[in-house]
Amino acid sequence: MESNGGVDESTRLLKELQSLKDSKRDIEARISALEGQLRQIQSNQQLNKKASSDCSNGGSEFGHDLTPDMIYRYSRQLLLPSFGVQGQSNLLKSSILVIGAGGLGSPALLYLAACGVGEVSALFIVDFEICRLGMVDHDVVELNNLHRQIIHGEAYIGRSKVESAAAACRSINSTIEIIEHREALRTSNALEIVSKYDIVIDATDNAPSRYLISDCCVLLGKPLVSGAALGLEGQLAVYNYNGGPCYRCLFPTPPPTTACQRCSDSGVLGVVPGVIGCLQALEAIKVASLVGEPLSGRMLLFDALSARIRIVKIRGRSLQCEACGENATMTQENFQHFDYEKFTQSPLSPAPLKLKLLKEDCRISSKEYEEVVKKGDAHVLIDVRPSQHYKIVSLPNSMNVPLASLEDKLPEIESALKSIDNGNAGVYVVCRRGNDSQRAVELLHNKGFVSAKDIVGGLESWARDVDHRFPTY
Ligand SMILES: Nc1ncnc2c1ncn2[C@@H]1O[C@H](COP(=O)(O)OP(=O)(O)OP(=O)(O)O)[C@@H](O)[C@H]1O
Ligand SMILES: [Zn+2]
Repeated sequence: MESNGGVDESTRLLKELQSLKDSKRDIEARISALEGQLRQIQSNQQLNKKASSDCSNGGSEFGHDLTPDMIYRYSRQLLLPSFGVQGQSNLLKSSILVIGAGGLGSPALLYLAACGVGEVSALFIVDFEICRLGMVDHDVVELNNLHRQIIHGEAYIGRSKVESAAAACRSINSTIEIIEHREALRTSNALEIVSKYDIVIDATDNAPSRYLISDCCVLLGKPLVSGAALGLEGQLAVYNYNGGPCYRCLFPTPPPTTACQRCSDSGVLGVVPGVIGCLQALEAIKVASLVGEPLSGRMLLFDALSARIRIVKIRGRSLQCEACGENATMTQENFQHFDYEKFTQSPLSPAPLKLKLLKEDCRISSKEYEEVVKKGDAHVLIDVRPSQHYKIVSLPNSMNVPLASLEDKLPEIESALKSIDNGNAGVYVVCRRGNDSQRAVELLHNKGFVSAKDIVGGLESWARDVDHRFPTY
C-alpha cells in the first residue's frame, strides 16, 4: 500500500519539476531575445560602417533602411508591390499598444510581433524609444481561456497574461522591443501609457474600458482600432483616424447593462475573436505602414454562422460629441476624474456581481443544503440557469426552470411540490453564482411560495465548499 508520504513526495517533486521547467523556458526565451538583439545590433553596426563609407544619401548601401536580416525575415511582405520596402520600413518604425491580452489581443499581438512592429534594430535610423510593441492586462491565464486566447499555453496557467504574451511574442521575434504593462488601464495611468505609442488596439471586453480608451485616444490624438467578439459574431472599426468619428460620436450613451454580455456568461466560439483580432492587427498594420484604406467611418460586421462579412457606413464625427466635438468637455483633467464604471453602469474587471436581495432566513449555504439532501428531507430544487448552462452540469434531482420563464412555469413547480409530501416540501433555488437565485426567490415569495430559499453562492459555492469534483465553468 502506498503511504501518504509517497503521495506528498511525488506532489513536491512534480511542483519542483514544473517550476524548473518554467524557469528554463523563461531563460531560453531571454537568451534567444538577447541573441537576436545582439545579432541585429552587430548587423546594424556593420551596415552603418558601410553606409557611412559607401552612401551619401543617409540610407544603407541598398538605398533603404532595412538590414540584411530584416530583408530576409520580412521578404514575403517586401515582395508585395502594394506594401514593399516602404510599407515595411514604416511598420518597423511604428509603435503599437494592445490593450487586453485575451481572445482578441492574442492573435493581434502574435501577428504584430511577427511582422516587426517595434523592431529594435530600426534604432540606427530613429530613436528606438519610439519603436515598440506594448501590451496591457491585469489578468492571469486560466484554463478556460486557452480555447481562444491562443497566445497562452498550459504552462502559464495562473501567471500574468502579459508575461505569457510577451514570452510568446519574443519567441517569434526576438528583434522587437516589447513593453509589458501588467496592470489594468485606468484613468490614473491611461494618459501616461497611451502617450508612448502611435496606434492603439482595444482588445478589451467591457464597456467602461471601451469609453475610457476611446476618450484617451481622442485626447492624445491616437488612431484606435477597436474590436469586439461575442458568441458567434464580431465587429471592428477604426476610430479617431484622419478626421473620422470616435467611439463616443457613434455611441454617445452607453448601451443598457443587459446588452453588455461577457464571454464568461454568454459564451464565445474560439475562432470568432481570432478572426476579429487578426483583422485588428491588419488595420493597425495598414495605419502604421500607410498602406491601403483603414476601416474609418465604416464598420465591419462578422457573422460566423452564416459566414457573412458586411461593411456598413457609420456616421462621421459628431459636432456634439463630448470627447471630440466642437464643445467637447472631456479635457485631460476631466478624464482623470471621470467615473467610467458609473457612466456605463458596469464594472471594468469582471468581478461577479454579489447581490444581497434576501434576508438571511430566506437563504441557506451549500453545506446546509447538503444536509437537507443527506437527511432525505422532502424538497424541490429549482435550477434557474439558462438551459445551455444546465446541460453542461447540474445537481441530481433538480428541475431546470430558467429565470426568464419562471413566472410561466409556476404551475409546473406547484405540481412538482404536490407530487412530494402533498405540498409541504421545501423549495430551494440555485443558479451559477447566487444572484439570479435571489431574484427567483423574490418572485416566488410574491407568488405565494413563501418558504422558498436560495442557495448562497450557487453552484460555485457547491463546488468550492461541498464537492470539489463538481465541474465549474
Ligand atoms: N481596462 C483594461 N485594461 C487592461 N486589460 C483589460 C481591461 N479590461 C479588460 N482587459 C483584459 O482584456 C482581456 C479580454 O479578454 P477576453 O474577452 O478574451 O476575456 P477574459 O476576461 O479573459 O475571459 P472570460 O470573459 O472568459 O472570463 C482580458 O484579459 C482582460 O483582463
Ligand atoms: Zn467623438
